[in-house]
This record gives sequence, C-alpha cells and structure tokens, in this order.
Amino acid sequence: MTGAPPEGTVEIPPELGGTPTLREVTRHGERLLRDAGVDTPDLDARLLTGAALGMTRQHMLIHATARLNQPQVARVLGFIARRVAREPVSRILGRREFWSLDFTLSAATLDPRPDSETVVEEALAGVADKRAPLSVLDLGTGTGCLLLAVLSELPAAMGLGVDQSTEAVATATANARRLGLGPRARFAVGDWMTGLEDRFDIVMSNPPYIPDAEITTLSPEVTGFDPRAALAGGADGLDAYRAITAGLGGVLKPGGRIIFEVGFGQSHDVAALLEAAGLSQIGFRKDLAGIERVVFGHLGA
Ligand SMILES: C[S@@+](CC[C@H](N)C(=O)[O-])C[C@H]1O[C@@H](n2cnc3c(N)ncnc32)[C@H](O)[C@@H]1O
Repeated sequence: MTGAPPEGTVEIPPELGGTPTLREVTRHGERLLRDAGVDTPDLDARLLTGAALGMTRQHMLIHATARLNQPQVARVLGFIARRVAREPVSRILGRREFWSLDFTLSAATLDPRPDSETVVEEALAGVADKRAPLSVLDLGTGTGCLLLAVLSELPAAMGLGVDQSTEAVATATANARRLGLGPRARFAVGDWMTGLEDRFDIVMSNPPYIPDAEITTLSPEVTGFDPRAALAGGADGLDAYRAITAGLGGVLKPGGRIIFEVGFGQSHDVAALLEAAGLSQIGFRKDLAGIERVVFGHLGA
C-alpha cells in the first residue's frame, strides 16, 4: 500500500472547490485527521500535503496563499484519506529515515523504528578499530536498515542480510544500491542462518518478538500495515530467539558478538537463552525511553 493514491477516487468537498489556497487545503486535511483520532494531525497534514505537492516545508510556508487546482487538491486528499484509514505517513510516502539514511519500504518490510537504532549503537560501541575489515550478518533484515546503518559507519566492513521474504530482500538490495553500499552488502533469502557457511565478527537481529495473542492489541498502523511475519514471535514472543541462539555457534567467529533487539520485558529471558548457548559477557543497552532494548553477548575466543 505505498505510492500515489488511486486517481479520481477522492470526493472533493464544496468548500475546497475552485482554486482553494494551500493553507485552506492543509487545514482541511488537519481537521479530517483530528476527527479520525490521528495522534499528530497538524504534523501529518503538513507532511502529506508537502509530499503530495512535491513541496518542502519552507516552500509551503512561503506559498501558504498560493492557489491549488483540483487535481492537486485531489492528490492531497488522497494522501489524507489513506492516513485517515490509519496507514502510517512513512508507508504513504514509501520511505523512512533511519540512522539519518533514507530507506525505501515495501509491503513485505517492517517500517523501521527509531528504537532499533539502539542495535546499531551497540554494534558500533563494540568495535575498537572502525577501519578493520569486519564481517557482519543481519538476520531478518527487512529494509536492510540495521546492516546498512552499520556498514555506513565501518568503511572496510562487509555484510550479509538474510530474510525469509523475497520481496524484503529485493527492497534491501535496492536500498543498499541507492545508499552507495551495494559493493559491501549482500542480501539472501533464507531461514535465519540455515545453510550459511561463513562465520561473522558481528551478528545482529531484530527478529519478530510480539507474543501472537498480543498482535491484535497493537495500533491499527501496525496491525494493518506491518507484515505479520515481522511481528509474530510465537506464544511467548521468544520463538525466533530460540531458533537463532541455537545456531549461533555455527555463524559467529570465536570472539564474535551477537546483538539482539528485544521487546519490552524480554531482556532477561533472552539473556538466559544466550547464557544457555554458551555466550559470555552478556549485557544490555537501553533505548531513549530507558527500556532495555538490546541484549548482547560474546562467543568465547
Ligand atoms: C522485526 S522485522 C525486522 C526488520 C529489520 N531488521 C528492522 O529492524 O527494521 C523481522 C524480520 O524477520 C524476518 N523473518 C521472520 N522469520 C524469519 C526467518 N525464519 N528467517 C529469516 N527471516 C525471518 C521478517 O520477514 C522480517 O523482515
């Protein structure tokens, strides 16, 4: 559900007939979003109007009284209608900023969350020599955001991103190319580390971790638009952690590190899985909200 709204399907209300001003159209969109219970109606109306018209925020401020024609009004209202239906702004725009890099989304990829930057921070914090030729594996790569963010900071590192979704792998490959990281990033379809023969210095994963029964309690922006395969973690949310920790010995180099993103309240269960798998120096990193978002461990040298 990304890209432009279908043309000609939006009904334009009488007050926006003729050539309304940009400000009138933006305010109308904001009202529709507020009535629909969207959290940030002013911000979303501004972002969507700007995107529909190809205008920056500064342009919009300068041209607030500029007149729009009816196709332009229809395009703005098309975007607003999608947001009223709870499609996230990032999905309507088809892209999301992560680690100050621009990522294209697809229906098969999770919309990257700011909290996941904690994984990138921890991966980089453990690298003493940023120019070393390290190897990095990202399991459940989605848009490729974790792997590509890490590679953007480590100029001699190479990486592999694995996902079970062919469409996600295609999206991640296109993101790598667009970000100029194509020569150092490879993506493959697979079931976690099954069939991999190489070993890596760093393994990262933000696997699906929502307990199955909790999925329906999430916001409509998540349940309606993030793929279920990116969310569903089994009965207790820990299925993927069990599968991945069981295979870590085969993909980590001696002295290598695993860095997991975890859901709220899961850090100690995941730490116990790592300990049972023989990893040491297990630690935690909090996200900006003070929640233990990352669990990491070392494979003894
Ligand atoms: C929570 S999303 C994370 C995506 C991305 N790494 C991020 O942080 O935005 C989990 C990803 O794991 C993938 N996945 C689920 N089960 C998998 C499996 N058995 N093997 C490989 N990937 C899997 C999903 O397709 C999804 O892209």
